[in-house]
Amino acid sequence: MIAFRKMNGLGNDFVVVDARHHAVDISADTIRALGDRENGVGFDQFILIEPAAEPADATMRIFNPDGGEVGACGNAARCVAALLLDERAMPEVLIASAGGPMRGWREADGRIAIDMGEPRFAGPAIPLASEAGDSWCVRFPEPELASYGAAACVNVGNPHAVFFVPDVGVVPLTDIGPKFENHRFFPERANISFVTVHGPDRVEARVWERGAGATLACGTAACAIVSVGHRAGILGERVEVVLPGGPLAIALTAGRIVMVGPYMLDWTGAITRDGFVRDPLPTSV
Ligand SMILES: N[C@@H](CCC[C@H](N)C(=O)O)C(=O)O
Repeated sequence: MIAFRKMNGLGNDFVVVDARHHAVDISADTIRALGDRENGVGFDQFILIEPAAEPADATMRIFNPDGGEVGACGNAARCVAALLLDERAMPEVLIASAGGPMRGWREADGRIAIDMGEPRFAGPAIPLASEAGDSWCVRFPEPELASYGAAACVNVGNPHAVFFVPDVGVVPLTDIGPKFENHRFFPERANISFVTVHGPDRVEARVWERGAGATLACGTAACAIVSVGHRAGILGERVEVVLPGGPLAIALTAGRIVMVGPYMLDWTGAITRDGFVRDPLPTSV
Protein backbone atom coordinates (compact mmCIF):
# COMPACT_ATOMS: atom_id res chain seq x y z
CA MET A 1 0.00 0.00 0.00
CA ILE A 2 1.34 3.43 -0.93
CA ALA A 3 -0.43 6.28 0.87
CA PHE A 4 -1.25 9.35 -1.20
CA ARG A 5 -2.93 12.72 -0.95
CA LYS A 6 -5.27 13.91 -3.69
CA MET A 7 -4.62 17.65 -4.01
CA ASN A 8 -5.28 20.45 -6.46
CA GLY A 9 -4.26 23.97 -7.35
CA LEU A 10 -7.10 25.79 -9.14
CA GLY A 11 -8.49 22.43 -10.27
CA ASN A 12 -5.18 21.22 -11.73
CA ASP A 13 -5.19 17.97 -9.76
CA PHE A 14 -2.52 15.66 -8.42
CA VAL A 15 -1.84 12.42 -6.65
CA VAL A 16 0.94 13.31 -4.20
CA VAL A 17 3.02 10.50 -2.69
CA ASP A 18 5.44 11.24 0.14
CA ALA A 19 8.43 8.99 -0.57
CA ARG A 20 10.89 10.72 1.79
CA HIS A 21 10.93 7.88 4.33
CA HIS A 22 10.15 4.84 2.14
CA ALA A 23 11.41 4.65 -1.43
CA VAL A 24 8.56 4.31 -3.92
CA ASP A 25 9.27 2.60 -7.22
CA ILE A 26 6.37 3.16 -9.58
CA SER A 27 6.25 2.22 -13.26
CA ALA A 28 5.01 4.36 -16.12
CA ASP A 29 2.30 1.72 -16.73
CA THR A 30 1.02 2.09 -13.15
CA ILE A 31 1.01 5.88 -13.46
CA ARG A 32 -0.99 5.62 -16.70
CA ALA A 33 -3.49 3.23 -15.06
CA LEU A 34 -3.88 5.41 -11.95
CA GLY A 35 -4.23 8.52 -14.09
CA ASP A 36 -7.24 7.13 -15.98
CA ARG A 37 -10.25 9.24 -14.95
CA GLU A 38 -12.72 6.41 -15.65
CA ASN A 39 -11.02 3.46 -13.96
CA GLY A 40 -8.20 4.95 -11.88
CA VAL A 41 -7.85 7.85 -9.45
CA GLY A 42 -7.59 10.37 -12.30
CA PHE A 43 -5.13 13.27 -12.13
CA ASP A 44 -3.26 15.79 -14.22
CA GLN A 45 0.10 14.92 -12.62
CA PHE A 46 1.53 12.26 -10.32
CA ILE A 47 3.92 13.80 -7.78
CA LEU A 48 6.64 12.03 -5.78
CA ILE A 49 8.21 13.85 -2.84
CA GLU A 50 11.68 12.40 -2.27
CA PRO A 51 14.63 13.24 -0.01
CA ALA A 52 16.93 16.00 -1.21
CA ALA A 53 20.54 17.00 -0.77
CA GLU A 54 21.20 20.09 1.37
CA PRO A 55 20.15 22.87 1.21
CA ALA A 56 16.84 21.66 -0.31
CA ASP A 57 14.12 20.34 2.02
CA ALA A 58 12.73 17.83 -0.47
CA THR A 59 12.83 16.83 -4.12
CA MET A 60 9.66 16.98 -6.21
CA ARG A 61 9.42 14.57 -9.15
CA ILE A 62 6.61 15.12 -11.65
CA PHE A 63 4.96 12.62 -13.98
CA ASN A 64 2.30 13.40 -16.57
CA PRO A 65 -0.63 10.98 -16.88
CA ASP A 66 0.98 9.63 -20.07
CA GLY A 67 3.72 8.27 -17.76
CA GLY A 68 6.45 10.72 -18.82
CA GLU A 69 8.61 12.42 -16.21
CA VAL A 70 8.94 16.20 -16.64
CA GLY A 71 10.82 19.10 -15.09
CA ALA A 72 8.32 21.43 -13.47
CA CYS A 73 4.75 21.88 -12.24
CA GLY A 74 3.81 25.21 -10.70
CA ASN A 75 0.48 24.23 -9.19
CA ALA A 76 1.91 21.06 -7.62
CA ALA A 77 4.86 23.06 -6.27
CA ARG A 78 2.38 25.09 -4.19
CA CYS A 79 0.78 21.89 -2.86
CA VAL A 80 4.16 20.37 -1.95
CA ALA A 81 5.37 23.63 -0.38
CA ALA A 82 2.19 23.77 1.75
CA LEU A 83 2.77 20.22 3.00
CA LEU A 84 6.39 20.98 3.90
CA LEU A 85 5.57 24.34 5.51
CA ASP A 86 2.83 22.72 7.61
CA GLU A 87 5.10 20.06 9.06
CA ARG A 88 7.80 22.37 10.39
CA ALA A 89 7.88 25.86 11.80
CA MET A 90 9.93 27.40 9.04
CA PRO A 91 9.16 30.61 7.12
CA GLU A 92 10.14 29.08 3.78
CA VAL A 93 11.08 25.83 2.09
CA LEU A 94 13.36 24.94 -0.80
CA ILE A 95 12.12 22.28 -3.23
CA ALA A 96 14.54 20.66 -5.67
CA SER A 97 13.20 19.54 -9.06
CA ALA A 98 14.57 18.53 -12.45
CA GLY A 99 13.56 21.98 -13.72
CA GLY A 100 15.50 23.81 -10.99
CA PRO A 101 15.13 24.70 -7.31
CA MET A 102 11.99 26.48 -6.12
CA ARG A 103 11.62 28.53 -2.93
CA GLY A 104 8.16 28.54 -1.35
CA TRP A 105 6.52 30.51 1.45
CA ARG A 106 3.04 31.31 2.76
CA GLU A 107 1.51 34.72 2.12
CA ALA A 108 -0.49 36.51 4.87
CA ASP A 109 -3.78 35.45 3.21
CA GLY A 110 -2.82 31.75 3.24
CA ARG A 111 -1.92 31.46 -0.44
CA ILE A 112 1.43 29.94 -1.33
CA ALA A 113 4.13 31.86 -3.19
CA ILE A 114 6.77 30.08 -5.25
CA ASP A 115 9.93 31.63 -6.68
CA MET A 116 10.05 29.71 -9.98
CA GLY A 117 13.47 31.01 -11.05
CA GLU A 118 14.45 32.72 -14.30
CA PRO A 119 12.82 32.17 -17.69
CA ARG A 120 15.11 30.85 -20.45
CA PHE A 121 14.58 32.07 -24.01
CA ALA A 122 17.52 30.48 -25.86
CA GLY A 123 16.49 27.90 -28.47
CA PRO A 124 18.53 24.99 -27.04
CA ALA A 125 17.21 25.71 -23.53
CA ILE A 126 13.53 25.65 -24.54
CA PRO A 127 14.33 23.38 -26.51
CA LEU A 128 13.52 24.28 -30.12
CA ALA A 129 14.62 22.30 -33.17
CA SER A 130 17.17 24.14 -35.29
CA GLU A 131 14.74 24.26 -38.23
CA ALA A 132 12.44 26.43 -36.06
CA GLY A 133 14.98 29.25 -36.55
CA ASP A 134 17.10 31.09 -34.01
CA SER A 135 14.41 33.25 -32.42
CA TRP A 136 12.25 32.55 -29.35
CA CYS A 137 9.29 33.61 -31.57
CA VAL A 138 8.43 30.78 -33.92
CA ARG A 139 6.25 30.73 -37.03
CA PHE A 140 4.79 27.46 -38.29
CA PRO A 141 4.76 26.63 -42.00
CA GLU A 142 1.48 24.67 -42.00
CA PRO A 143 -1.41 27.03 -42.97
CA GLU A 144 -3.73 25.71 -40.23
CA LEU A 145 -1.10 26.36 -37.54
CA ALA A 146 0.19 29.59 -39.10
CA SER A 147 -3.27 31.13 -38.68
CA TYR A 148 -2.59 31.39 -34.90
CA GLY A 149 0.40 33.68 -35.52
CA ALA A 150 3.84 33.34 -33.96
CA ALA A 151 4.41 31.30 -30.82
CA ALA A 152 6.45 33.01 -28.11
CA CYS A 153 8.55 30.21 -26.60
CA VAL A 154 10.24 29.92 -23.23
CA ASN A 155 11.44 27.36 -20.72
CA VAL A 156 10.39 27.94 -17.10
CA GLY A 157 11.56 24.51 -15.92
CA ASN A 158 9.55 22.98 -18.76
CA PRO A 159 8.93 24.02 -22.39
CA HIS A 160 6.10 26.39 -23.29
CA ALA A 161 4.74 28.02 -26.43
CA VAL A 162 2.35 30.95 -26.04
CA PHE A 163 -0.05 32.32 -28.65
CA PHE A 164 -1.69 35.73 -28.17
CA VAL A 165 -5.16 35.58 -29.73
CA PRO A 166 -8.11 38.01 -29.89
CA ASP A 167 -10.59 35.62 -28.19
CA VAL A 168 -9.27 32.66 -26.24
CA GLY A 169 -12.83 31.36 -25.83
CA VAL A 170 -13.13 30.30 -29.47
CA VAL A 171 -9.83 28.42 -29.80
CA PRO A 172 -10.52 24.70 -30.56
CA LEU A 173 -8.05 23.63 -27.86
CA THR A 174 -8.48 19.85 -28.06
CA ASP A 175 -8.05 19.92 -31.84
CA ILE A 176 -5.17 22.36 -32.22
CA GLY A 177 -3.40 21.75 -28.88
CA PRO A 178 -1.98 18.30 -29.76
CA LYS A 179 -0.88 19.51 -33.20
CA PHE A 180 1.33 22.16 -31.61
CA GLU A 181 2.38 19.98 -28.66
CA ASN A 182 3.76 17.30 -30.98
CA HIS A 183 5.13 19.59 -33.70
CA ARG A 184 8.61 18.71 -34.96
CA PHE A 185 9.82 22.18 -33.88
CA PHE A 186 9.53 20.98 -30.25
CA PRO A 187 11.91 18.01 -29.80
CA GLU A 188 10.68 17.48 -26.21
CA ARG A 189 7.12 18.49 -27.12
CA ALA A 190 5.68 21.59 -25.41
CA ASN A 191 2.90 22.97 -23.26
CA ILE A 192 0.67 25.20 -25.39
CA SER A 193 -1.13 28.32 -24.14
CA PHE A 194 -3.63 30.58 -25.86
CA VAL A 195 -3.93 34.00 -24.26
CA THR A 196 -6.17 37.04 -24.63
CA VAL A 197 -4.77 40.26 -23.18
CA HIS A 198 -7.30 42.41 -21.31
CA GLY A 199 -4.67 44.92 -20.14
CA PRO A 200 -0.99 45.03 -19.17
CA ASP A 201 -1.89 43.47 -15.80
CA ARG A 202 -4.64 40.99 -16.73
CA VAL A 203 -4.88 38.14 -19.21
CA GLU A 204 -7.19 35.20 -19.77
CA ALA A 205 -5.66 31.87 -20.80
CA ARG A 206 -6.44 28.28 -21.72
CA VAL A 207 -3.72 25.66 -21.70
CA TRP A 208 -3.11 22.41 -23.51
CA GLU A 209 -0.60 20.63 -21.27
CA ARG A 210 2.03 18.33 -22.71
CA GLY A 211 1.21 14.76 -21.72
CA ALA A 212 -2.01 15.73 -19.96
CA GLY A 213 -4.27 17.64 -22.39
CA ALA A 214 -6.57 20.55 -21.51
CA THR A 215 -6.38 21.33 -17.79
CA LEU A 216 -8.23 23.78 -15.56
CA ALA A 217 -4.99 25.59 -14.72
CA CYS A 218 -1.26 25.36 -15.34
CA GLY A 219 1.10 27.26 -13.05
CA THR A 220 4.16 27.10 -15.27
CA ALA A 221 2.04 28.26 -18.25
CA ALA A 222 0.99 31.34 -16.26
CA CYS A 223 4.70 32.01 -15.58
CA ALA A 224 5.55 31.46 -19.24
CA ILE A 225 2.76 33.78 -20.43
CA VAL A 226 3.91 36.67 -18.26
CA SER A 227 7.58 36.07 -19.08
CA VAL A 228 7.04 36.21 -22.86
CA GLY A 229 4.38 38.94 -22.63
CA HIS A 230 6.72 41.16 -20.63
CA ARG A 231 9.66 40.49 -22.95
CA ALA A 232 7.46 41.41 -25.91
CA GLY A 233 6.41 44.67 -24.20
CA ILE A 234 2.74 43.62 -24.00
CA LEU A 235 2.54 42.94 -20.23
CA GLY A 236 3.83 44.62 -17.10
CA GLU A 237 5.69 43.03 -14.19
CA ARG A 238 2.60 42.10 -12.16
CA VAL A 239 -0.11 40.23 -13.99
CA GLU A 240 -3.23 38.32 -13.03
CA VAL A 241 -3.53 35.25 -15.25
CA VAL A 242 -7.13 34.04 -15.27
CA LEU A 243 -7.39 30.35 -16.10
CA PRO A 244 -10.57 28.23 -16.31
CA GLY A 245 -9.92 27.13 -12.67
CA GLY A 246 -9.30 30.66 -11.39
CA PRO A 247 -6.61 33.35 -11.16
CA LEU A 248 -2.87 33.14 -10.45
CA ALA A 249 -0.83 36.21 -9.53
CA ILE A 250 2.49 36.34 -11.37
CA ALA A 251 5.22 38.88 -10.62
CA LEU A 252 8.59 39.38 -12.31
CA THR A 253 11.13 40.58 -9.78
CA ALA A 254 14.77 41.13 -10.73
CA GLY A 255 14.35 38.72 -13.62
CA ARG A 256 12.81 35.97 -11.45
CA ILE A 257 9.22 34.73 -11.62
CA VAL A 258 7.12 34.58 -8.46
CA MET A 259 3.78 32.80 -8.65
CA VAL A 260 1.11 33.16 -5.93
CA GLY A 261 -2.00 31.02 -5.73
CA PRO A 262 -4.10 28.62 -3.69
CA TYR A 263 -3.78 24.89 -2.99
CA MET A 264 -6.21 22.35 -1.63
CA LEU A 265 -6.22 18.88 -0.09
CA ASP A 266 -9.23 16.96 -1.49
CA TRP A 267 -8.93 13.49 0.03
CA THR A 268 -6.46 10.80 1.00
CA GLY A 269 -6.10 7.22 -0.13
CA ALA A 270 -3.69 4.42 -0.86
CA ILE A 271 -2.46 2.72 -4.02
CA THR A 272 -3.00 -1.03 -3.72
CA ARG A 273 -1.98 -4.04 -5.80
CA ASP A 274 -5.37 -3.89 -7.59
CA GLY A 275 -5.81 -0.14 -7.90
CA PHE A 276 -6.54 2.24 -5.04
CA VAL A 277 -8.71 2.77 -1.96
CA ARG A 278 -9.96 5.99 -0.39
CA ASP A 279 -9.37 6.62 3.30
CA PRO A 280 -12.73 6.52 5.06
CA LEU A 281 -11.99 9.46 7.36
CA PRO A 282 -11.41 13.05 6.29
CA THR A 283 -7.97 14.44 7.14
CA SER A 284 -6.38 17.83 6.96
CA VAL A 285 -3.14 18.87 5.27
N1 LIG B 1 0.34 21.39 -14.35
C1 LIG B 1 1.59 21.96 -14.44
C2 LIG B 1 2.57 21.52 -15.48
C3 LIG B 1 2.79 20.01 -15.50
C4 LIG B 1 3.85 19.52 -16.45
C5 LIG B 1 3.55 19.77 -17.89
N2 LIG B 1 2.38 19.07 -18.36
C6 LIG B 1 4.77 19.37 -18.75
O1 LIG B 1 4.71 18.33 -19.43
O2 LIG B 1 5.75 20.09 -18.74
C7 LIG B 1 1.78 23.30 -13.83
O3 LIG B 1 0.96 23.69 -12.99
O4 LIG B 1 2.77 23.96 -14.12
